[in-house]
Amino acid sequence: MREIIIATKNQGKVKEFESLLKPMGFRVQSLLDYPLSIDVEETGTTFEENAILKAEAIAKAYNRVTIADDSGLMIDHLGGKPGIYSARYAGLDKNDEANMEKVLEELAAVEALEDRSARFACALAYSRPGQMTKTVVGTCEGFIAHEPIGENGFGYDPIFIVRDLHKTMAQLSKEEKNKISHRANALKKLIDVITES
Ligand SMILES: O=c1nc[nH]c2c1ncn2[C@H]1C[C@H](O)[C@@H](COP(=O)(O)OP(=O)(O)OP(=O)(O)O)O1
Ligand SMILES: [Mg+2]
Repeated sequence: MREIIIATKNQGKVKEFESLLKPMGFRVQSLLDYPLSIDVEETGTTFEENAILKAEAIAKAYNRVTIADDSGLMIDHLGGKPGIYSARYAGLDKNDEANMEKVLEELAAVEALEDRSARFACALAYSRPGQMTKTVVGTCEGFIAHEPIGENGFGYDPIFIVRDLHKTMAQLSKEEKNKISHRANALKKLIDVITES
């Protein structure tokens, strides 16, 4: 069975990668299985750069095939913010509630849903020890809701209305989110890249 490390400490991402990759025959581990793992600083200027930094550091540290995910929310009215700063938007402690609150405050004066357009982006970097790292990007289009709705998912899911479904990401089941998410879209592209090589 093919083993893969997902270079993340985010439980929400880990669950999604497990349900996407296990049916394809991968054995999935994450940095949650390595509690003493190094912290990789996200010093890049793009999602792709940050994903590469995380994937290469972990592939090298453990000498294992590694996928890293750097993702976030881009809001048109805010010029693409919070973007690569999504996880630390309201401060360094990575507080999903505080991050959503900050976004809702910044959009408080924007009433029409069509003026609250946004997209999630996910860059995946695939790194094998001693080989060139490969990257892909997936997106998912939507709008920022006026208040959090739904209990599922993680991060900004409760305030992200999926464009074609008219529901927030947090109202979707795991299976529904995994059909349309930026992460699922990126992973589909990555599987193509991996199977080509
Ligand atoms: O499907 C998603 N649904 C809701 N929110 C999401 C999603 N995907 C990314 N996001 C948000 C969460 C976090 O605010 C940021 C990712 O930041 P990002 O640095 O990539 O992840 P992280 O620091 O939580 O974990 P790690 O770096 O260990 O992978 O975007
Ligand atoms: Mg991070």
